[in-house]
Amino acid sequence: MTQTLCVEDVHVTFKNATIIDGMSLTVDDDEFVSIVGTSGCGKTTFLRALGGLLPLSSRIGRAELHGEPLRTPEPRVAMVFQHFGLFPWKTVEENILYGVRVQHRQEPTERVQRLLDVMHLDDARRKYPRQLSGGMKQRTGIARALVLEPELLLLDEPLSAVDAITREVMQQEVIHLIESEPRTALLVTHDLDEAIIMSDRIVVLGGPPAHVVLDVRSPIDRPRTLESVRSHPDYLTLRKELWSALEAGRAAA
Ligand SMILES: Nc1ncnc2c1ncn2[C@@H]1O[C@H](COP(=O)(O)OP(=O)(O)OP(=O)(O)O)[C@@H](O)[C@H]1O
Repeated sequence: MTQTLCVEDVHVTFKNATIIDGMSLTVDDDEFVSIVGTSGCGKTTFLRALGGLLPLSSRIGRAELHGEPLRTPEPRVAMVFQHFGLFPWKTVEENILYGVRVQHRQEPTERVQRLLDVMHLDDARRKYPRQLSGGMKQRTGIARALVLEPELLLLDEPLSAVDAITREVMQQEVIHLIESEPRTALLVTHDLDEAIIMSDRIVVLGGPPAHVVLDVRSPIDRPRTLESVRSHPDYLTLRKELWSALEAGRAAA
């Protein structure tokens, strides 16, 4: 395996507060890694630093994607936000195509249609965000991120604003998408079960300042479904291990 992402000794400081104090992480090609940690430990800040969404003055360290430095928002990296981040004046289809049009790329008609189909958005393609449920908005956000075939997909609690049933359905949809077109992804979530279901590897952060308490490879292989994960003999052991690490991280903060 080659390393897609290599982060070394990243520090983030806002005014006088150190939020990340020397964090390192590597992610392999096509690996799906979840980051969990208690509220406020610095998970989103870490993701935003990788997405180039923090001022350069607030961060130092080395972050490389396929050997090239990651500094500013760039097309190689796509991010999905908790609160969707859609343009309210654009339709579903126009939101999905936003990055393609900004970059003056040829519109990938077949790919857009496939994403509309897989994310059950075809009937909503001409609707505006105000006409959509939370789940549909986030399906649009995920399709918009994937349409550009990014080298790295950053997901910041993408399913936390949708109801519990939609959340489980969408976990399966994202798993299906990622398994059908392998992609390197980092997911920030509060939800241990979501992390277990979706990930090849799970990183538990403590803090702030954010630091890695546990970095564990899942014993549960792909393809993962809600059923297969919950009935797996190692599921409860893994969950307990993650929970203990969360508590250790909180105690150390
Ligand atoms: N732009 C900013 N300026 C100042 N402080 C900030 C800024 N962004 C984040 N912080 C602080 O950094 C700390 C970590 O925030 P962050 O959102 O990364 O945590 P988190 O682990 O993602 O939390 P949650 O799970 O609740 O979303 C918090 O104390 C937050 O107030």
